[in-house]
Amino acid sequence: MTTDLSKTATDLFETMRATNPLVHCITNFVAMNYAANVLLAAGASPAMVHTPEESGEFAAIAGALTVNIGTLSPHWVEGMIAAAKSANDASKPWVLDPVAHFATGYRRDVIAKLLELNPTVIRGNASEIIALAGGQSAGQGVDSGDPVEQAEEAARSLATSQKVVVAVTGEVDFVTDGTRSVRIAGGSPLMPKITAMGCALTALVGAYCAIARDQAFEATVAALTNFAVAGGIAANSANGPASFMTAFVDGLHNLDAATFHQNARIEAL
Ligand SMILES: Nc1ncnc2c1ncn2[C@@H]1O[C@H](COP(=O)(O)OP(=O)(O)O)[C@@H](O)[C@H]1O
Ligand SMILES: Cc1ncsc1CCOP(=O)(O)O
Ligand SMILES: [Mg+2]
Repeated sequence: MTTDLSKTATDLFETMRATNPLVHCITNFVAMNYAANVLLAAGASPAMVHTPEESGEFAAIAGALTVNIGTLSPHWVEGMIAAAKSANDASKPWVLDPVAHFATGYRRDVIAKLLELNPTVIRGNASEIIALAGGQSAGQGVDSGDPVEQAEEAARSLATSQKVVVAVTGEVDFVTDGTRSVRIAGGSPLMPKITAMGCALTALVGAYCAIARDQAFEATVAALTNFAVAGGIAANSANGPASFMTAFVDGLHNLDAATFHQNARIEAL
């Protein structure tokens, strides 16, 4: 199954560059620019559109929607809800990034409303996923305080109860749809040192879901593998977080299918 998943991921990698999917991103102020550049480098077409006056209309014309709760305010939340409802009505996939959802009462209320709108995929760090499944996490703000392994059961139970694909990212990523599960190795320890790296990955999960509408699990595995391979390559030339940021965007831009497939480290469980 691992071989099949690597092959499917590589095929989706090639489809991405051939189709340039439009991805509607409602994301935070910190991540907006980097996430857009990551999507462009990976072969997708980002559009950061958040106001409720147009977010519903835009979600229906995009290939996928991503919703990231990093920097919340009431008007933005209205736009998120309108967009998610519209994506559902248009049968478009949408990806939720529950940034620090556990940190305040306001965030807990907002994430509960968004979960009721049935995201296709949830992508978060280990602390966010543990907390989302009702567990006690060691998360501090937006940063994870838990290892991915400790979030695997939480991810499985969330995937099963919410009928959603759950991606837990960290040193070795974990993806499950409640039935199938994989681990994905690669990337670099520099990646969590760069703010919005996870937010950018959520946007890329949306891009892959846009080109693989009925294969959210495989699309998520492909997106995380894309990051893992490009991150490993960028680490070879970076000498710190700042140079990694640019090396990573270049790595995504210059990656070819043969290198992608050769460096994919997907383990089916
Ligand atoms: N220690 C690590 N080694 C390799 N890759 C990592 C490490 N920590 C995080 N990553 C990668 O960094 C990206 C962002 O993940 P993460 O930092 O978990 O998200 P967030 O920024 O939302 O907390 C993912 O591609 C993940 O695989
Ligand atoms: C620092 C910060 N504050 C609100 S959102 C954000 C960025 C979080 O990005 P990521 O979850 O990718 O680390
Ligand atoms: Mg995050």
